[in-house]
Amino acid sequence: MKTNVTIIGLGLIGGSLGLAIKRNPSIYVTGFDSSPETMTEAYRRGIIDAIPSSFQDACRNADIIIFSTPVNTTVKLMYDVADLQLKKDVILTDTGSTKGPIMHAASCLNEKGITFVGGHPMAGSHKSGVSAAKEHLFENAYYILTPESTTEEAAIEQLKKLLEPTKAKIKILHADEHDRMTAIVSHFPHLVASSLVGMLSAQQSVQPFVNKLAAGGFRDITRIASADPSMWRDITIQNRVELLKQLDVWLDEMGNVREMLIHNDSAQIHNYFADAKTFRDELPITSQGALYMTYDLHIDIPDHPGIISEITKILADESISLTNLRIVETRTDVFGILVISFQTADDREKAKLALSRETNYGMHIL
Ligand SMILES: NC(=O)c1ccc[n+]([C@@H]2O[C@H](COP(=O)([O-])OP(=O)(O)OC[C@H]3O[C@@H](n4cnc5c(N)ncnc54)[C@H](O)[C@@H]3O)[C@@H](O)[C@H]2O)c1
Ligand SMILES: O=C(O)C(=O)C[C@]1(C(=O)O)C=C[C@@H](O)C=C1
Repeated sequence: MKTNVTIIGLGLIGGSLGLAIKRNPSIYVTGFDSSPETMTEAYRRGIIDAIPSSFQDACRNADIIIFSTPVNTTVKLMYDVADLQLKKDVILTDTGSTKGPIMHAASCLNEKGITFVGGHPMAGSHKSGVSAAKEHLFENAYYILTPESTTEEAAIEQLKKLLEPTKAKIKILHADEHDRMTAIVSHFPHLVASSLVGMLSAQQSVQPFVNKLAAGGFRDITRIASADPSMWRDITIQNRVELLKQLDVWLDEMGNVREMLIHNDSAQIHNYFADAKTFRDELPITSQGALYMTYDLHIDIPDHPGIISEITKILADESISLTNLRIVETRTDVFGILVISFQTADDREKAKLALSRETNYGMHIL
């Protein structure tokens, strides 16, 4: 007997979930999206097994329904789904980055005896849409569930079982606690990233060359400013109260930085950076969690034309995908270092093997 799972919203997160849960052959996925092209693409990529004719049709026979729509849409859909004819023991969940307003809207379901358990995988990207969906997106990441105090343990267990193939680490939290913590580690940093980009943009008008100097550091700290503005508008509005608290903490912190600069005490300035480095270096590294870890292979390469295509061809012949490629050092007639990033340690190992078969370049994993 197959478990019928319906995913509403087949973008980055819904698409990635579809790919991951379908690793379990007893899961049958129906996928609905407001964009017909997205549904067709999801079916073509094997993310879903069936395209329903409507939202109602998608939900009717589902054992589990996952809402993976933008958070404001998910709030609205809670009321829409409450009016539908659903299976008796259906379990509803979502993937929204905020939990309070969605849990609040879902109380209309609980009143009708329908189980809703909030959910949020703490992994993602600044990219969106079905084309960005990846089967291993959630591996090793925390996946938060926010049940009501009255939720039956069996429903939580059923969701945990469904999510097992994602290889995420399930953590139960209260919705308020979730929103407080995600404001700190996710939502406020997005505001800071966008504000830094805004500062650069404003200052460029008086110093036109300045954006050309925006190198690795600026790009690293502002990567998330390239995320979907509508998604972040909704998250910001839904978690506004916690964001205002974080803003006060930030303004205090910037006040301290200002004092530090006025005092110009070299030991104090050193300690400011040293304390931050110690704390950051000790943050847990997971493949997609608080720190995004890539699997880098450093290759000593001779500096001659065609070298990059030679290496990428070897990887392509073995069907090994890479996520990034950069040269960190290159001077005429001297060996340069090519750094290739992979999604998994396994891919990196396969690449190392293939390259050592075909070339005599030195390779290092740092
Ligand atoms: N992007 C991230 O990094 C990330 C990480 C974790 C959780 N989330 C959360 O997951 C949810 C989905 O985010 P995403 O990044 O996959 O967004 P996305 O834009 O990639 O996908 C959203 C999908 O929902 C569809 N959609 C919109 N309105 C709909 C409706 N009324 N009915 C059916 N489909 C509809 C869109 O067409 C789109 O395909 C959001 O709630 C977001 O907060 C995002
Ligand atoms: O990696 C990114 O680009 C993300 O922004 C992912 C990120 C995050 O802030 O870490 C964004 C929103 C989510 O709800 C969870 C994860």
